[in-house]
Amino acid sequence: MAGNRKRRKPLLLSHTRPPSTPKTLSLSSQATRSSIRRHHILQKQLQAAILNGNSVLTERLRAQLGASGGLQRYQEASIQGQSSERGGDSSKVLMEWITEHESQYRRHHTAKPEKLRMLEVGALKVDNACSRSGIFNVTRIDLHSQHPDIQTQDFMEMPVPSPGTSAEDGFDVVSLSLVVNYLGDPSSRGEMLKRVSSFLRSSRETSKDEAGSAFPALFLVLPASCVTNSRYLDEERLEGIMITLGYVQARRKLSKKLVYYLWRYQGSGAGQAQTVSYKKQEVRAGGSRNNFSIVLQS
Ligand SMILES: C[S@@+](CC[C@H](N)C(=O)[O-])C[C@H]1O[C@@H](n2cnc3c(N)ncnc32)[C@H](O)[C@@H]1O
Repeated sequence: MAGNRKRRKPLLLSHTRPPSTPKTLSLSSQATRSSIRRHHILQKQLQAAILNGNSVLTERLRAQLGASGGLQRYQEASIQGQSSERGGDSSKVLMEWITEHESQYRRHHTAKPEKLRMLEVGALKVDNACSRSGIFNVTRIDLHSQHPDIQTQDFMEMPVPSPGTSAEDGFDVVSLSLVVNYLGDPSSRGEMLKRVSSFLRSSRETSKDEAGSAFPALFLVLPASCVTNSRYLDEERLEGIMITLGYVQARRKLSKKLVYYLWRYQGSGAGQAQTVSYKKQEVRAGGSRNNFSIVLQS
């Protein structure tokens, strides 16, 4: 009977990964989740303290982050979140989408399509589905590399590809999987999204019938609750932000825990990034919402 049905609790940001089979894992899924949650909270408080110029609190929070294992421990917890027992390599979804393009290409061409260039920001492993596929040449970066094939590099400080430099060609795809929500400050999230297009190959260079016709694009993965249960962000608003930045939504998938998007970049003239800004503004009321937001400054 409808009256006896239990009400589902809205998703919280901390519950970002699919269910686990914890027997074979060193950290239980609950320990993994609380470790990730604690890191996110401290990180958010730290960014606020830095922005407010509170040096005493900044130092205290840095010490707390260090004592709880810092980025290293957080990454270990995230890798466990990615393990197949936990249902997780998000790049599998991108592979499903690309495979459809590949098979379309093969129907019309005998030659093998050229490899696509991917920039994976926030790379924890070198053997995810995209890396194993052979379709991509992957450049992997992270704030803290755990592997020789991952460069220690802050994306916000990475040199932008430009004509006449060794990194002349942009990338066909930039992957930001669970990276934007890692940032504690809404404006930094907007800045990160804004920066992506500078790394994308110009769409003029990719002809329509190539396997890469969905590109250049941003593969964006967020915890689902960032758009389904946030007080300040829903999918309509996110789409508005992305259109402003010059993208159109090419693919989307919503799972219980994550939301995946492929945003095709149409060029800087397509949006109105120079004129439109998105402030922190309530889009849903209610006590059980989270406060995730993305702020875009013009
Ligand atoms: C939750 S992990 C995500 C890992 C993986 N991409 C996934 O989908 O599971 C977030 C990672 O993003 C990295 N990260 C955050 N900001 C970054 C930046 N500005 N440049 C490079 N890496 C960054 C962090 O160091 C962290 O390892």
